[in-house]
Amino acid sequence: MIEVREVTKRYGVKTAVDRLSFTAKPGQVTGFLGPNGAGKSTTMRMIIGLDRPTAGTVTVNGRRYREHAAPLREIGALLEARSVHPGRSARSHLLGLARTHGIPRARVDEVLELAGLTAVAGKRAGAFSLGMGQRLGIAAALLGDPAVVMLDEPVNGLDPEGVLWVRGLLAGLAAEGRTVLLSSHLMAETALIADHLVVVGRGRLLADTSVQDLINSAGTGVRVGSDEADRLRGLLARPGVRVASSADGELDVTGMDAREIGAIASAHGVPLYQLATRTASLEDAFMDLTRDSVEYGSVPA
Ligand SMILES: Nc1ncnc2c1ncn2[C@@H]1O[C@H](COP(=O)(O)OP(=O)(O)OP(=O)(O)O)[C@@H](O)[C@H]1O
Repeated sequence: MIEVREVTKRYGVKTAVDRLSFTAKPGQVTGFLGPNGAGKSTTMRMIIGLDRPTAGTVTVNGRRYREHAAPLREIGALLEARSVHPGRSARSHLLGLARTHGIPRARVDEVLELAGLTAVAGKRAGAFSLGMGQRLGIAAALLGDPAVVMLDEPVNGLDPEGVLWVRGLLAGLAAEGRTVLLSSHLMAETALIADHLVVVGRGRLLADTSVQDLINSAGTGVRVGSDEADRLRGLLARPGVRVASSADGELDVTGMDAREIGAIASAHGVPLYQLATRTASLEDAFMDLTRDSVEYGSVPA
């Protein structure tokens, strides 16, 4: 279990994490989401003692990271996949880690096998592709057979087979009763992997909820296509109805269902060429939730 309680982290005048509290529980995959600069990496660094909170506490299995005698056996983390000496082989990298924790040699071979790296175990890590580097990082995280696994962008650089492997692996770890915390920018992927979500923006908690509840909160919308879109927009205007336009002749309507829109269009003789109900995706819900927290937004092309 990971418990983050009222944690604040300041770097000079910059508040990277602002009174953040959440719990990643055993037996489930918790997705940790937020726009760039939201404070995810800072929080993850504090969880494994690489950074100290300015205020608040972070514990892993009831203790601060540095209070654990053999931390690799408590929490396995993948934060920076490239934190491997490029001249060392995958096996010697893992053996080095294992030695510091009294982990038997056989376990190194086990995790190499689990990560699909047995055939390249003797190869220099510096010659690894991004995906192989990710696999090595994940193998290292699992080395101590920890009850808590924390992975930052684990599918980054993996091919479709690798993505499937990570998905199955994380589901398996959670099914064994382990705590899994996963950060990602890939919404569709996170919706498939995670059971629970913690969403942050500008260092603050925006949502601590199940994947389904967050998607439901974004509601459904209706995409309407008409050559008289501007006139229709005026006809649909009423309290609680939001009309946005993504392309010429197209309206995205929330707060009114397709049947009602069709009836209004028909009553006023507005021809429609499209009337489709769209179920929100996790991406829609995320954009809704974080709209006001995006620090490094881009200008629409
Ligand atoms: N060592 C540091 N010194 C100063 N500011 C920092 C430091 N580390 C992080 N920050 C700032 O704190 C904020 C949070 O950064 P962090 O890397 O935790 O965000 P993130 O959610 O992981 O972002 P991304 O999705 O881009 O990885 C950012 O504004 C960042 O610039």
